Amino acid sequence: MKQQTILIAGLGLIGGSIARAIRNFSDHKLIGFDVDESTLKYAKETGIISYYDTNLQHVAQRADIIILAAPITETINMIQKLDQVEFPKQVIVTDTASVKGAILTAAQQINNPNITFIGGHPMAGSHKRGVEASKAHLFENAIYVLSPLDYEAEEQIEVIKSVLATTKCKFLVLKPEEHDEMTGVISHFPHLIASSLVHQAKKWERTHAYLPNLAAGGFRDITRIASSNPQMWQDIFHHNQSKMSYFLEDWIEEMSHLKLLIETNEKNEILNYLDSAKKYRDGLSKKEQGAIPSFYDVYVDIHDQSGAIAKVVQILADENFSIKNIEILEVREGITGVLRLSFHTQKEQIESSKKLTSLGYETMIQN
Ligand SMILES: NC(=O)c1ccc[n+]([C@@H]2O[C@H](COP(=O)([O-])OP(=O)(O)OC[C@H]3O[C@@H](n4cnc5c(N)ncnc54)[C@H](O)[C@@H]3O)[C@@H](O)[C@H]2O)c1
Ligand SMILES: O=C(O)C(=O)C[C@]1(C(=O)O)C=C[C@@H](O)C=C1
Repeated sequence: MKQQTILIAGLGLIGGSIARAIRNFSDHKLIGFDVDESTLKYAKETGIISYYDTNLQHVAQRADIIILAAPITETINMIQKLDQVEFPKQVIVTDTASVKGAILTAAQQINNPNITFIGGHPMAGSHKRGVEASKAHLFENAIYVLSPLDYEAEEQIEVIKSVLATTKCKFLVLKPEEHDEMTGVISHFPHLIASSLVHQAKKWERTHAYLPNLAAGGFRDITRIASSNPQMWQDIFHHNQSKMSYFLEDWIEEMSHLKLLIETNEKNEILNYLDSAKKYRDGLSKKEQGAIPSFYDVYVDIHDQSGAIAKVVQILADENFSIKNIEILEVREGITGVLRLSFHTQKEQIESSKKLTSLGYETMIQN
């Protein structure tokens, strides 16, 4: 494909990560727009983009492809603004918003004959925000949903795929309705629950002031996403409101069932409930093509001594194991902590665990 001029409008975590991947793995020219000038300056100074403008309509006229990566409400505003632009040529516009129904509804109103709109949503992210948190490899192996406005725009869909393939993502084409239902279940609703669990802990802290000190791995794992950007999540809930309301009703019904099991102390039924959840959860991480990237975790007990973590990492690096993620789950003064090492393949998981065990480390494997 010939060199394209790609405008990233919204150079935060997601826009910045896409820009970094395109910059690292193609010859395309990257230009930027953002309402925050310090973000634009940072992106220019660090070489993520080669040019920027603080006027969307001006800078859009230079582009062949426009990637909108701002909050959902702002993305809708930008679609409306782009509709007014006199483009000197045909442009492809895509977005990254976490909800697709509202975006495609806005795209349907486009009258500008020079715009082909293809909705997009990379299914990976972080609880961090802003260009400084962006990473070229953020979407590696992640599902990247495309929701084209016009399925017959095959040539433009291929162009977008080819540009975004620099992120090393896996594409999945979905209708906005099915996207919003699926991400509602697997991404948006869990966020609501994570926030509500934090609220419950906060409420009970009034009774037990020492309670936060008991928050160990489990609470931290299940509530990590509650530390994400509140504005972004409010925007997501607002635009996926009807689905969220439906899932809440569904959840309340599920909780009533669970309440009954607990109140009647149905041991076998509770065991079955937990067991079938475990089986389904364990199966999710084995599905290579699933929406959840497959990670194979090894838990290593480490002692709280300086250099202990670096030593484990060095042992695995010497054996050429490629660690995809490292997390320190608990390190408290003077006692054993746990290191979670994530690998992309089961082979690496098993072999790295064997290597560490042979050197006297206590390890545990979990998928
Ligand atoms: N964070 C995630 O995990 C994640 C994952 C996938 C998709 N998304 C979606 O991607 C989009 C961006 O999210 P993010 O996490 O990168 O947020 P972010 O806060 O890191 O970045 C958003 C950027 O958009 C800019 N911006 C705000 N209003 C703007 C406007 N009117 N015009 C131009 N720029 C504007 C901000 O200055 C910021 O640089 C959102 O629509 C979000 O739903 C987020
Ligand atoms: O990794 C995280 O912290 C995320 O929450 C990322 C996550 C998700 O997995 O739910 C959140 C919102 C996006 O639209 C896509 C991905």
